Amino acid sequence: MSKLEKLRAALRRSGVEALWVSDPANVRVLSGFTGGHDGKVLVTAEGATLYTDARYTVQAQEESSLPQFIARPPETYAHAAESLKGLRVGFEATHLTVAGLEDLQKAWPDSALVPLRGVIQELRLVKDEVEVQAMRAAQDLADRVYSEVRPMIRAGVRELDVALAIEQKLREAGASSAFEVIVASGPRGAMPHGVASGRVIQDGDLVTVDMGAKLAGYNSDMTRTVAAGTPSAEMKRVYNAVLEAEEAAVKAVKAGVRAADLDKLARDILTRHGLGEAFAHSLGHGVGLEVHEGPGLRGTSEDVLQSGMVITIEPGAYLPNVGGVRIEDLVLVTEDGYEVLSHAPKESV
Ligand SMILES: CSCC[C@H](N)C(=O)N[C@@H](C)C(=O)N[C@@H](C)C(=O)O
Repeated sequence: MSKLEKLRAALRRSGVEALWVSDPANVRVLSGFTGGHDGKVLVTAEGATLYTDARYTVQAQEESSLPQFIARPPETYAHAAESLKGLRVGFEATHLTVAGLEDLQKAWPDSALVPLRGVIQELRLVKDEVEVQAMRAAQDLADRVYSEVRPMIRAGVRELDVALAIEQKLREAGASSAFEVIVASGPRGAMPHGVASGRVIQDGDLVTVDMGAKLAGYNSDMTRTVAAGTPSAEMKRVYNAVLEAEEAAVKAVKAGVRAADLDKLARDILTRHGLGEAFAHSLGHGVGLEVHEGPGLRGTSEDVLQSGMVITIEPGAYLPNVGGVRIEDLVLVTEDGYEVLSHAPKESV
């Protein structure tokens, strides 16, 4: 069954006859069009139409096989209204703004607008071979860039210069950074998302580098924490505890495992080391067209791992005013276990 057919079945189950798709990643999944910030897809029982404006006429023709309507609102909405009269029309509640919804309500007075959550995201949970290949390529590039930049991560170098080198190498290879590069050294390591600052790395610091490549639309995500010189005994202990939790969680990855159980496994190890409170986020997340997508690997998650999901395993421990550690791998879930897609070495400190 194609993604569109699966989506139509999901829409019927949700009690709607059409879906207005505004989330750029979902526009891309359904249409192939990569200019999703300026594109929408209308899915009905009979067909699907890509809407974008004249800046993208050529690009839309090249990338998408869907019928296209080139215009801007309100013309776009007026065109869509013709096929929506009397229908219940779903919209993406986690993406459409309140103003966007008001515009649709005004333009489609004869339709009932119904908020839906995650209906296309569900279809993105399991990656097909082409998608896995794209993510392998993104991660291979990230591994190469990381290994080229690794010698720079030492005392006397600014965090910003490490991040700039990573971004430049990704761009030179035809990719971009999947997110703002995180380089958090010494006490800044206590910030899980401490993006690179002007701080100069000091002798004895642990340095957390969290980076990803975005290549052909697909993302990778990986974190390494390395030492500049000899870190304190306390930070060595924290590093080894996080490494133990990370390796144990990776080894437990397998289709059929509950995401919440995996989170608990890692959290319990850190708790035994007195670091339960310091593990300030979830164990991981799915990766794909977005850096953060389903499944969610957290205590409250209902998700069960399936073969073909690409996830991160990334426990961390953060001690305010002292420092922090995160170690993250990108992992493909397989029927009988897992394949680690990130290959950058995890150094002992
Ligand atoms: C701003 S994108 C950062 C990517 C990074 N590798 C990452 O995923 N960090 C995690 C600590 C994170 O943000 N986890 C989320 C899913 C959470 O715990 O809510």
